[in-house]
Amino acid sequence: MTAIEMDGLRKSYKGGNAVDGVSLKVERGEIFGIAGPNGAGKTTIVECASGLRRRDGGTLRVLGLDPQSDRRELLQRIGVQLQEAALPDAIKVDEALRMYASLYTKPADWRELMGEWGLTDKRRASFASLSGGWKQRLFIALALVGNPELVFLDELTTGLDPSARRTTWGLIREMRERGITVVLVTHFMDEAEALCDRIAIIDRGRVIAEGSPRELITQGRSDSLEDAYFALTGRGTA
Ligand SMILES: Nc1ncnc2c1ncn2[C@@H]1O[C@H](COP(=O)(O)OP(=O)(O)OP(=O)(O)O)[C@@H](O)[C@H]1O
Repeated sequence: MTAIEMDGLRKSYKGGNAVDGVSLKVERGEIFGIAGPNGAGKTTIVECASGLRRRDGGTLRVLGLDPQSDRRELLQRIGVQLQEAALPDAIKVDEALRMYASLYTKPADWRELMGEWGLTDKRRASFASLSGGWKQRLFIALALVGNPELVFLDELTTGLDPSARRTTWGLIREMRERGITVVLVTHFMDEAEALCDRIAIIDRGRVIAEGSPRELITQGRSDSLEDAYFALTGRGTA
């Protein structure tokens, strides 16, 4: 079954085309990676697919819905963790989860979720007092509080230390085990290689390569996904 079907997606801002005819298919239950250089259009693609931004052209079905015309229904069925997601400094972990849960018609039990993601001991901690790793755990729990079928994670592990990154990888795999489809925007090729079933590499608003990590390594005639990324994008070589 297909979670996302995107055909010829286009979006431009005043500065020009951010997304220039992107076609992608994400299957249900997979971890699908979106990689590419800064400014390639990755976040814009996620924003259009999650109903947070209006597209200029192309067709888009997410869980069988149009993110524009069926936005309300879609937002009940997806979870979104965006880049630089922030909460008020003073909000407590349990307050944030309760507040997010109240936005959904069929939320998960937020207390249970807090336990599952190891946040119970931190329940009375303010957002500002949490380290980066704990903030990320909270963002994941918040993205899951609506019982989503599909989650969008945008640069979730940026700024984390190596051990917090590995912990977060485990949490992302756990989502897949629970049957949740994951769309993961990442700059880290080791992360994409370790986690993703399939990856699209975006450059200048277009898909320049797509496939499993193994297929991309073959396409890039490389030994690792990172080398394949440099070969396919033509970047990173001084
Ligand atoms: N709200 C906006 N207004 C104008 N231009 C924008 C806006 N958001 C993004 N852009 C531009 O659109 C292009 C794509 O940006 P986008 O954030 O989607 O890229 P990205 O691949 O997510 O980048 P990064 O890896 O740096 O996060 C960039 O040139 C960016 O400057």
